[in-house]
Amino acid sequence: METESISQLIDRLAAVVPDYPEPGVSFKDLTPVFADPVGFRRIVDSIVDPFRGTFDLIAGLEARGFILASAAAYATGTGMLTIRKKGKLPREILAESYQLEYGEATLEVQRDDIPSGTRVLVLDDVLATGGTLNASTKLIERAGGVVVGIGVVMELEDLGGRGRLPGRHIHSLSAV
Ligand SMILES: O=P(O)(O)OC[C@H]1O[C@H](OP(=O)(O)OP(=O)(O)O)[C@H](O)[C@@H]1O
Ligand SMILES: Nc1ncnc2[nH]cnc12
Repeated sequence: METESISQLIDRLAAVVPDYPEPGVSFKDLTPVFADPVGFRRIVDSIVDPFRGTFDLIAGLEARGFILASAAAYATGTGMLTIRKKGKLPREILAESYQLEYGEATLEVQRDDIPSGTRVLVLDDVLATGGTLNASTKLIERAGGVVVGIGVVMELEDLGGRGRLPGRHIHSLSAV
């Protein structure tokens, strides 16, 4: 039997939920991919593959990016940085607000969590409008880090997120 490609695996396992969380949004739910033992290992390994040896720290974006970043950091022997939604971090923070496909949000990072010059790989589950990743890369750079790349499980091409991240090395495991 031919081996299933990573994009075929994601396509087979991901759930698509129409009109969630609001009418007109086609929500891509990757929880079945995370829940599958083969699927989870394959996405974590594949998402870091092009970046191996180039990063010191892996950033995960709250909330679903945490799942990927923590597993990838453990697997590659690096540390993990949490980029959090507003109001969750106790020490000195930097903040960026942005628009989402459904609403708006603010992300924060603790300045001291990124020593100057740290090479950071940023992971999240979905690249949609690019607002979340654009805010996150700005935060990392404002804190003194160097963004070496971005990995996502799924890219929603029609929403044009890549266009909001010019010059970034973006590795997406599947595109719809
Ligand atoms: O490219 P964008 O348009 O910015 O959208 C992508 C973001 O949206 C989702 O997170 P959400 O803000 O819904 O938060 P959650 O992970 O806490 O559910 C997803 O997990 C990405 O982080
Ligand atoms: N359509 C979508 N599905 C899953 N996550 C998202 N984040 C932003 N838009 C999304």
